Amino acid sequence: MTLGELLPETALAPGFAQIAVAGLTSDSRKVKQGFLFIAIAGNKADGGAYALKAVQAGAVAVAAEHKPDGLPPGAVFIQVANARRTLALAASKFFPRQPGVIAAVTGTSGKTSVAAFTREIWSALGEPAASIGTVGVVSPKGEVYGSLTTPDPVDLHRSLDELAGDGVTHLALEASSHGLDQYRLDGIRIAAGAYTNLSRDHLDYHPTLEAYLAAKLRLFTDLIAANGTAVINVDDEHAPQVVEAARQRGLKLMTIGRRGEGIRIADVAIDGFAQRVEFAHAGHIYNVKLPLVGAFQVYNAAVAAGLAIATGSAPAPVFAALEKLAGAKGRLELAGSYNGAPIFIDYSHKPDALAKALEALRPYASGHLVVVFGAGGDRDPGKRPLMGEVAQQKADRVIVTDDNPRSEEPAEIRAAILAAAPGATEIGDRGQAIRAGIAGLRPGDVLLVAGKGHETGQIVGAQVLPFSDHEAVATVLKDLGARVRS
Ligand SMILES: CC(=O)N[C@H]1[C@@H](OP(=O)(O)OP(=O)(O)OC[C@H]2O[C@@H](n3ccc(=O)[nH]c3=O)[C@H](O)[C@@H]2O)O[C@H](CO)[C@@H](O)[C@@H]1O[C@H](C)C(=O)N[C@@H](C)C(=O)N[C@H](CCC(=O)O)C(=O)O
Ligand SMILES: Nc1ncnc2c1ncn2[C@@H]1O[C@H](COP(=O)(O)OP(=O)(O)OP(=O)(O)O)[C@@H](O)[C@H]1O
Ligand SMILES: N[C@H](CCC[C@H](N)C(=O)O)C(=O)O
Ligand SMILES: [Mg+2]
Repeated sequence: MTLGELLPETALAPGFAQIAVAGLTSDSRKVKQGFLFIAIAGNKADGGAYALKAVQAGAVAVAAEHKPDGLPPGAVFIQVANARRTLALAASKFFPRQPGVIAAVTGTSGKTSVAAFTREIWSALGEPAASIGTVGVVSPKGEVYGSLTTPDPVDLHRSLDELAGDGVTHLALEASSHGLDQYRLDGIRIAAGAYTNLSRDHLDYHPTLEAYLAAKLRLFTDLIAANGTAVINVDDEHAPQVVEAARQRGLKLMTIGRRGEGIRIADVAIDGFAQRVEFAHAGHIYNVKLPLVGAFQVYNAAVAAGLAIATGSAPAPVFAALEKLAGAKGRLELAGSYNGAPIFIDYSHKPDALAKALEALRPYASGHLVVVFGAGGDRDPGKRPLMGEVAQQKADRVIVTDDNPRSEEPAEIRAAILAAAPGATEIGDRGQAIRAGIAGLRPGDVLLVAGKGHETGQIVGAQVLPFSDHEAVATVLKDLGARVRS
């Protein structure tokens, strides 16, 4: 591939267009012979400072918004208006294949669940389907874990190309606010995009909630194909702005929710660890037994059904497929029980999600609703007291423990939560906290282990120690079982 083919929208100096390019990256450490290096002024570092290193490592050209100092004379330099967007668009040229049907979902909560549900619906309808997001790339070939919800554009376009090559025709994608803000998804041919909800999160990155919403709106204003569809949960308080953005763009609109006109959630009744839901769509009523716990999962299921229908699947089999949903790992997942009390693992690591998870479990607690949770280090500290408050208000017994402390002092994170949850017990060691939560369960109680969901490691300092809430629960259950029997 040549520079001209990679950067069709950039005016190139004479002779540059024919330069052969063997690959591209924005990370000097990944440069190989013949690569295009795109220097990005990032959040922590300035890629321009690594331009010389990139050239020394074999880069044949450097693109950036400003010419980096110290670029050797004669080095091929291309000035671009937006380096991040250039990286993504060039990646889409370098890795040209994409699944024919791509749906993306944004929102503070529910992205992973909606992406998983949409993939499951398509699979049930016989389409070779995949999803990409927080839990990695999930495809008929298996699961490959990646550390970001929306991967770096080069990784993302490589994955799309590989999936298409493997015969995957349908892809559901999580669009994180960071990913949207950093143009990671530009160049992807998105047929339908969904909005779930907006609540406080990531205020360490976005300066305000408005800026956070603006990042999410990019999916609708810039990314969904011009003839595409926006699937919007209109019961969310910020939905009017999303609807407005989609309207201005001329997108087809499918509203969902209690007030939805595309898919209306007409009625919901709890049925054990499942829910009986009446959906209304296009003049038909679909009665579905959704095998999931939590009112919010009804919304996620409706959004996923909306994405499938918007991208051409027939409604009746789509609604029928909802009865078989397995859901994403660690999303209000029943992990076991002790003394007749169910134990759920959930990925709620922000105030609204924690509130929703506790509200979802309240109907099952004729006794006490117990929660074990913490908050991640190096993330918005403002959410800590808010999570403490939520737990204090919505649970009967609160155990505050560590999540991923990262570079922070774990005791200080716990203290910030405890300040708003004065009745809580503090147990730093997460395994011990889970043990205490389970050991205290009586019939009628319910335990929620919140914050880490599917994660298999605990980030302490710069180290990732093996840790999984699923394993921790299983170990305690095994130990307690042994003790009960002896
Ligand atoms: C804050 C943030 O989003 N950072 C992401 C961003 O980094 P950045 O572009 O700002 O990079 P930087 O570290 O300032 O470096 C600037 C440039 O210098 C380059 N560099 C740097 C060092 C060097 O030796 N050589 C070199 O070339 C870097 O490759 C980069 O291009 O772009 C990188 C490449 O895509 C990401 O790996 C990185 O994710 C960091 C690790 C991260 O933790 N991100 C989290 C917050 C994140 O993105 N989360 C979202 C949301 C999750 C959710 O919704 O809950 C996600 O999508 O996962
Ligand atoms: N529609 C929803 N409304 C409110 N809370 C939800 C919703 N869906 C999920 N949650 C809560 O948020 C948690 C995370 O859900 P999920 O992983 O599907 O969302 P996400 O948007 O991918 O989150 P993340 O950005 O952390 O990856 C769940 O474990 C649950 O507690
Ligand atoms: N993608 C989210 C995941 C948070 C998970 C939680 N366990 C934590 O560490 O805070 C983030 O990086 O903010
Ligand atoms: Mg996610």
